[in-house]
Amino acid sequence: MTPTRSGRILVTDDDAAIRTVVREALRRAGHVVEVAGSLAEQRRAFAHFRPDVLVTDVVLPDGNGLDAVGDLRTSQPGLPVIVLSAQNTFTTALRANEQGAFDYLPKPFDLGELTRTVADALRSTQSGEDPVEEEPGEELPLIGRSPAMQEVYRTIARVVSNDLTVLVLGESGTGKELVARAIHDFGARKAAPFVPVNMAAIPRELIESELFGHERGAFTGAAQRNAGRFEQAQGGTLFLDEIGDMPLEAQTRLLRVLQSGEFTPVGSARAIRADVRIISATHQDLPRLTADGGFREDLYYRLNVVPVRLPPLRERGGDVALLARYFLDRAAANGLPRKSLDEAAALRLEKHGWPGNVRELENLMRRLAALSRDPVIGAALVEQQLVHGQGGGTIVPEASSLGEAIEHHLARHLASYGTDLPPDGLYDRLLAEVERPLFRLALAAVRGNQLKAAKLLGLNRNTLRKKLTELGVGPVVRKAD
Ligand SMILES: Nc1ncnc2c1ncn2[C@@H]1O[C@H](COP(=O)(O)OP(=O)(O)OP(=O)(O)O)[C@@H](O)[C@H]1O
Repeated sequence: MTPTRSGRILVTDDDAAIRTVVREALRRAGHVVEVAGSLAEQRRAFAHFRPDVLVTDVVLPDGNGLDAVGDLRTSQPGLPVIVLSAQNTFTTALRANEQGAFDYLPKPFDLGELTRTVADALRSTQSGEDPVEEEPGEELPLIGRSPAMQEVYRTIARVVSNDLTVLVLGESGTGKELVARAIHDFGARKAAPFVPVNMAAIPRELIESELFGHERGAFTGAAQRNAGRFEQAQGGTLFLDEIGDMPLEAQTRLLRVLQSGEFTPVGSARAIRADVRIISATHQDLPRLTADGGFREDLYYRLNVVPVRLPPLRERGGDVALLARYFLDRAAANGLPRKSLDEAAALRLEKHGWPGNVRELENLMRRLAALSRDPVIGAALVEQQLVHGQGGGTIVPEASSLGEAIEHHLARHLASYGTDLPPDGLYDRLLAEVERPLFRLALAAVRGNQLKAAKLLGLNRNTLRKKLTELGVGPVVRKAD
């Protein structure tokens, strides 16, 4: 997207997340952007930066953004001012108008609308410059400017300044952990730890002590006191990844902690107040899992206060090439040869289905940077790596048996990690992945009658019951006990 006119834009907002998101959007539209967090910073930036357009919030830590407009206008008559405000009252809009503001955008605003308003404001001044080169988003860890990602940025911007519980949903490799980190890094808890914990990788018997810690001698092998993840995350953020894989009994314990705001280490009589922000994530269809009885409905509602839906890469039109080039830059920064991508290669990448999402693309780009003899990567090498490379490919033959289907699935899953190893516990996770649908289908076929399901499966009834509890497949749980 080439802007018709670019300019120098000063953005004043006390919310760091909004500053970042707006700066990023305007830079991508080709403008030169400076940001300020207060009126004092705005005055300083104004003096040396001489903006063509000012975008300002109303409520700032050291005064009212609208009051300052008059002074700035005296030194630069005709300066277009775009007012952003969360005080979406008619009075704010009126005052903005009185101060001669070019436009007034109530918060939350649409980034596309803001970009359009800035372009209109610049046109009104006739003082634009030639379009500038777009800069890569070096400060924002999340790359992408598709409409689907803009929606994600807006949701993030809305949750960074508060402590609301966030549930990040998206296919494997879409960047769920990265989003959780961004929410932490741009929020008030950024100086405290961000503690990730992968629920799919912890053996069920260790989940409680892993999350809540244990006292010395709490169980065989507990030689000393161990702080759990909740304690490690005090003051910060606890990221519960693969929450859909949490066994039901652990879900009940987690729910109690969330309800009471306290946790008790295993073997301790003393409850500890939990001061953590919870962000959880899953690639699973949680409403369906809940309906099937594999996930507690009450816990689902507690975790799903603000959902962030990460689109699969195939739905982020135009972002593939952007990300691909970003990963090539990153590979070069990490010591791999510096390579670029030609347009045909970028187009070929955009056409791929990306079952492993951004992770698959990242690994492919690393591989291409290492393999390409040419400094410019062309479509032929991309094609060859997509079809024959270890990344698996678009062309997955129709599986003729369950084993073959599993093999394809597993091969693709493993390939998505590239040279990294997947989290431990692969055997159990894979078995659980196969067993869960098998048991659900068997139960559904016999209308939930466990005796009949056991017969159908050729399993002992007690074995089946034990497995169902272990895997968290069971009747729908509706209330906290
Ligand atoms: N928008 C993005 N911009 C830049 N890098 C990204 C983006 N999204 C994902 N990545 C990168 O892709 C890789 C996978 O992302 P991440 O681990 O956050 O995915 P995930 O959804 O949590 O995966 P899983 O479900 O397998 O745990 C990481 O290396 C991450 O840095």
